[in-house]
Amino acid sequence: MEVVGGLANIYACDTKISSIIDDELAYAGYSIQELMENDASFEEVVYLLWYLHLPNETELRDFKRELNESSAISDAVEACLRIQCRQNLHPMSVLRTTVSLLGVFDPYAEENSEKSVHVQSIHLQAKIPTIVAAFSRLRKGLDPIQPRADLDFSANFLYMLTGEEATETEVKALDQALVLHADHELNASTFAARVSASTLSDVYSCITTAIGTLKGSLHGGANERVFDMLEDINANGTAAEYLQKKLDSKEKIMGFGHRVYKTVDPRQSYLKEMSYQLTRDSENEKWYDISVEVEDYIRNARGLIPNVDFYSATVYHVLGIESDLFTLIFAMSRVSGWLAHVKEQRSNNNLIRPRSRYVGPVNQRYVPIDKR
Ligand SMILES: CC(=O)SCCNC(=O)CCNC(=O)[C@H](O)C(C)(C)COP(=O)(O)OP(=O)(O)OC[C@H]1O[C@@H](n2cnc3c(N)ncnc32)[C@H](O)[C@@H]1OP(=O)(O)O
Ligand SMILES: O=C([O-])CC(=O)C(=O)O
Repeated sequence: MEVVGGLANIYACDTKISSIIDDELAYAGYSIQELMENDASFEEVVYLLWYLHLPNETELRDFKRELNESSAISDAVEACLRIQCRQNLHPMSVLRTTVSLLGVFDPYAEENSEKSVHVQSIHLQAKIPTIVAAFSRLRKGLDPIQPRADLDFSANFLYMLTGEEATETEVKALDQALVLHADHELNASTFAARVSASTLSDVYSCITTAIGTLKGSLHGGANERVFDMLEDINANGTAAEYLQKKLDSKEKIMGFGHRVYKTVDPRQSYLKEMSYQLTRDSENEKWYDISVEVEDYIRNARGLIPNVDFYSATVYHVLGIESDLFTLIFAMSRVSGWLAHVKEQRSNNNLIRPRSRYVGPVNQRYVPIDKR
């Protein structure tokens, strides 16, 4: 019986959704380089992940309309967000709870059919940005803003967040960040979603499970902590001193290292370039400059590479997003991948139930409680 710690390099399922081969990430066979260089939109990428081909014009228009028509949230969901705002809860916990609540109100969640999986998927993909934007406003004492039918996914999100139409540059930056985060084969949250899907649970349950898994600091939760680190360095001295202290005390440096990539995370160079441009354009250079100092120091000291969570932190900051919402932006994109994997798991299902090797004591004798 061999146990592989962290299931590292264990292949647990076949997939047609995304691949990492020789440090190149591809969605349904299209490398992210190909998608980025051709300005693929986030909605096109979601369609690609769900249907495994790029949409034609009619398919894309219908898909966008379908998402748009489902993007509003009910009064009950808004009321629940208002209650959660008063409690100073972590926004990822709020998202997890609110997505779970959406499932309670969606009759399709209790229907076990292909159509119901599709409808639940559309609802989740469409409503998560509305929830994130509404939460961000409600906790500042502002009213939520309704989604607009004439705006695409990223433009709509930024509009609902601020109440103003974002610039073309801002919309493109967010859209590209969402494209880069959309899927990543069997990462921890996707695996969690597939385990849940393999029991034939409803789609909301799968996505609630995935959100809870993404929240952790070793996974999506790292991006929020990256910005905390940049702020600490900015406030308290040099990157070298700060980082060496962390390394000496065996703390993990957030935004560095990866289970699969050991020499380069292919998403990172796009995010680094976006971070450079956006910080220059908005006179926020210091965040990019500190990031580069951190990258150089950690690469030299430990040979660790920045992962997708590192430069995305600065990109989101410059887009005016608060750092405790960064992981929610990740979720807003990755839900597209989770939903594709839920559909794929159900299409050729086999209950995921591995074994554990028992290493505790055996043949124990029961001792009555008054004798213990
Ligand atoms: C979207 C994403 O989920 S991307 C990942 C986001 N997470 C983070 O940024 C958190 C920081 N990073 C980490 O904790 C890790 O790199 C992980 C969890 C992402 C990957 O972990 P593993 O695959 O187990 O790492 P790996 O086996 O390559 O680690 C090798 C060594 O480098 C160390 N190491 C890895 N990452 C880091 C880090 N960020 N800071 C300091 N040391 C690190 C490990 O502790 C290990 O040291 P050891 O040999 O002395 O025990
Ligand atoms: O694949 C992983 O382990 C983590 C990651 O980069 C992602 O989920 O995007």
